[in-house]
Amino acid sequence: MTRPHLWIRAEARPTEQRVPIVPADAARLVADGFTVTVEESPTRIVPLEEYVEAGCETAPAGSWVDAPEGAVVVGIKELPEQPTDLQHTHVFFAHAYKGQEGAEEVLDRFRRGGGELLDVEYLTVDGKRVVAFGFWAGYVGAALSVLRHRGLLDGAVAPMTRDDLDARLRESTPTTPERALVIGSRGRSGTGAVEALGVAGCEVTRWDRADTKVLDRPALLGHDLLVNCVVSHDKQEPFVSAAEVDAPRRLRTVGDVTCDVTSEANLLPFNTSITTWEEPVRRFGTDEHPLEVIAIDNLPSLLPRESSESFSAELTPLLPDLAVRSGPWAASLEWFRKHVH
Ligand SMILES: NC(=O)c1ccc[n+]([C@@H]2O[C@H](COP(=O)([O-])OP(=O)(O)OC[C@H]3O[C@@H](n4cnc5c(N)ncnc54)[C@H](O)[C@@H]3O)[C@@H](O)[C@H]2O)c1
Repeated sequence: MTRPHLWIRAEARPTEQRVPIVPADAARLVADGFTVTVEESPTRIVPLEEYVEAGCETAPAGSWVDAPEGAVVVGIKELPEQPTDLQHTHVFFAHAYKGQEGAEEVLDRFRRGGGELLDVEYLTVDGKRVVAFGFWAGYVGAALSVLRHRGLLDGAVAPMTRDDLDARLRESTPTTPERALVIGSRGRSGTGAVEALGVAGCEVTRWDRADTKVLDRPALLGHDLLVNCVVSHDKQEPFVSAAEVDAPRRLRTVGDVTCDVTSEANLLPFNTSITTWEEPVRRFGTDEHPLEVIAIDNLPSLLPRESSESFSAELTPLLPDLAVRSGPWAASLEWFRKHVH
């Protein structure tokens, strides 16, 4: 069976340490007949030597532009701005199909170069995404919220290991556990949030769709922490209203993993912008009744090793179908064709 040449590129963002295929999976691919080339990278969480030991070839950062015809260039985040014309097949999150800023320019680069985009977000089976970072987004989003609630998060955050994060969560468990609510608890990020809150020793309430049809507002506001992990497309009754932000309530800390901050469907509409690694927390409410929000939109990059391992575990089994663009690859290709012609 034909196996495409996979080319794992260096990420362009200086803060991005994740990698789409980890060495253990690369070794499996090599054993299965793939040629895997891995670019040198100053930021990647995994040293290049581990890929060499796995049987991969290496190449300088950015050399994918000269990769052989037919090579599939695999990455996570956006491509560098050069070259302007893209000739290869690229697998990454391009954020190019929902009218996002810069989307048309990205698609034009493919149009001009004759290349092909197989966007990871659109790899689906029966309409459901098959490769995503949700679990670790929820995990780290909930963990940061607990640390903030416990007065242990001041200032900037940076990539960390799960062991360090878990140690901080365990060491700081109070005698009376905080009451934490996860909404969207059955989803990928909700599952991660519940797990992190468990490690932190919180008393966890889980709500999903059936539990928010009629919103029990006193019950919601009666928690110390809220972690929002829903996927919402339509405008709905907010989880916390503007009036409730300024009123007395037990709820003091919100982790907004969903981060729909500029969307009509924002379920926490009192906050309309993301927070950042440099300034992770924004304060609302009054001095007497503050409500603090963490709404970081690149949470999985804060746990680069765990995120890479789970992403790679989901992506690797799909790669044998890549040569013939079947299964989830066909679904993603359809989106590309719809948008480039
Ligand atoms: N901040 C980040 O870095 C980051 C990273 C990854 C994903 N996300 C975002 O997190 C969100 C969740 O992603 P996911 O992968 O966990 O999605 P998912 O589809 O796995 O889970 C979403 C869950 O929300 C539930 N839900 C939907 N509407 C609800 C409602 N009104 N009330 C209660 N539950 C409801 C669903 O039933 C489902 O269980 C998405 O918006 C995604 O874009 C953010």
